[in-house]
Amino acid sequence: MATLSHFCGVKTPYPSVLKRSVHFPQLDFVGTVPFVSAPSKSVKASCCERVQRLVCKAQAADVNPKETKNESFGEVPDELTCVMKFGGSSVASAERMREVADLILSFPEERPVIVLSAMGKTTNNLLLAGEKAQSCGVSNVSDLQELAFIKELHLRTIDELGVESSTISKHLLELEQLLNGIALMKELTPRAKDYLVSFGECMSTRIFTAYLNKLGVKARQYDAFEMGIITTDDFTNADILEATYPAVAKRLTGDWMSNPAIPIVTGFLGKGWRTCAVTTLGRGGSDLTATTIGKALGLREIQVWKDVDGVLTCDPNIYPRAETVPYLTFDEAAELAYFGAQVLHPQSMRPAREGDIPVRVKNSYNPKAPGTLIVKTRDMSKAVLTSIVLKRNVTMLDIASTRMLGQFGFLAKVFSIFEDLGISVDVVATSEVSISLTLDPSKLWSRELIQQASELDNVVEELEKIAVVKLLQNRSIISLIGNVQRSSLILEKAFHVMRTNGVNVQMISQGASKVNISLIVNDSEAEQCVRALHHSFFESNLSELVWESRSGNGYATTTTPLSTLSN
Ligand SMILES: Nc1ncnc2c1ncn2[C@@H]1O[C@H](COP(=O)(O)OP(=O)(O)O)[C@@H](O)[C@H]1O
Ligand SMILES: N[C@@H](CC(=O)OP(=O)(O)O)C(=O)O
Repeated sequence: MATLSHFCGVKTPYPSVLKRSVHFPQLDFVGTVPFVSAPSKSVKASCCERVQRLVCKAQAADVNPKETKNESFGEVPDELTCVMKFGGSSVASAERMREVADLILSFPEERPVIVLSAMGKTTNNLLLAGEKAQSCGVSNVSDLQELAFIKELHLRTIDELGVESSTISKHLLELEQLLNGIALMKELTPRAKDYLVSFGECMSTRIFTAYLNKLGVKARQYDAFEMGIITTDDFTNADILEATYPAVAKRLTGDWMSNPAIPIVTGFLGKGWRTCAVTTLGRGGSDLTATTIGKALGLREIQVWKDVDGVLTCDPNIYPRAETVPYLTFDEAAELAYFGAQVLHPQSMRPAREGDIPVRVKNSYNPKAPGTLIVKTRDMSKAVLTSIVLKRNVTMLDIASTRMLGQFGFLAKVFSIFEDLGISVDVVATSEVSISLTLDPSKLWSRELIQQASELDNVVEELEKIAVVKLLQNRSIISLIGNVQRSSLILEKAFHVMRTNGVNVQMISQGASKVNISLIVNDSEAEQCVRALHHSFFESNLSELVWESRSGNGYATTTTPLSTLSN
């Protein structure tokens, strides 16, 4: 068996500790690294962080992502069949937790891995509490309304479910201490933010596990950051690293083999590979946790249970007449999520696509509804438009070359400026000497406002060395997700809607993915456009239109003016 120093390529500073094989409970997931059983308190305290860091590296080095899981970790037990992820709205109260438990138990043939988000709006409240603590002063932390709300919600849920309050008492105490620390330091770093919000998922999973156990259903709680979900150290928006898959498979399989119990895993959280600190996967990240576990175990299906009947033809908050989309491909779902549909986390389709594991989006409030099934391929012969997605508050740049560079160098130079400044570009339209593009708002939003403004200034300043630059803010991207083989039809219809309603499209882009056409309009017009487009594409008989246009007869469209469509 290799030692830490083999993995890390360094001589460990704690040889005596390692010889005694220390066991740190919080590092339980590291299976092949030898640890000690009973270190003295002082040794444990002094070396814990350092060893943690080494172990995290060792963990990543220990597993070879190229090896298949069966070669490395033995067979995944047949009994584990699927992942079921329940979002915040599905576990918002004791009543909802009871319904979710009933739902899980109504599939006796399934032995699922359960992934849970924080209860209801807990994540938002934790973030607000952190922001207020930063400015409120230590003596006022216990008066924070958000802290009181979180405590009350969790203690009431515990009480109503009839489980021990000790299940989360340590977490509630530590949460208050943490907020005190933030108030004392007057600082809330992204790292502290991630640690702060982790309390939401840590508590919901503990309560739910205790409840299942009380019902006599054997369940085991897991904190994702201790079971092998290893990420980059990009706090608040971390990426899953490859080493995660074999580590998670090994841990869940091993535990199941030795003592079968339904795993209840915290969504949204991970462990930074360098810092060993708790990270989060970006808002809505529990979807990504679910697909990651699905891929790691090679399960039959990944289910994400929400408060809507599946992926809809548009955001129901914009237009309540949105309908369920029965089937999607991974590509369509990824594009839809990336371009702003809140229903799925932007990165969540990647593991599912890589593992070719179907994803089913279901409604925990209406389990009988068939939901949306997301698979590798589907019959596109009748498909035109699948869904309309809106991304608001986008920054657009029009960049025209001053011809100081040859035309070859221009595009390369523009993109190297973005690369150097670490800014992601979303939608692009180019000619030889000019380029229009939008900047990924989620990447900008994750930074402080002041930092955003100065970053934009930096971009413009750099670009102005080679081009005339126009910075246009408050724009929206409307993405038309569908069968781009029918792009002429989609564009004809979309532009007809826009023209009839007097909306000027400022940029258009059809990406290489072949499932998405993006139109840029003003923020102020965007929601109305989505409603009018929805009406035109989904509420008139488009299949007839396709047929007629293919037979060369043309067609008559009826376009409803924006003003008559309200939400
Ligand atoms: N195209 C869409 N299809 C379905 N839901 C959407 C869409 N766009 C936005 N949403 C919103 O996403 C919500 C579900 O996502 P989310 O709140 O993250 O669920 P959960 O917290 O249960 O995982 C819905 O309540 C709906 O308001
Ligand atoms: N609780 C986290 C993670 C998450 O995935 O939540 P939800 O499943 O409720 O979108 C959030 O609010 O972002």
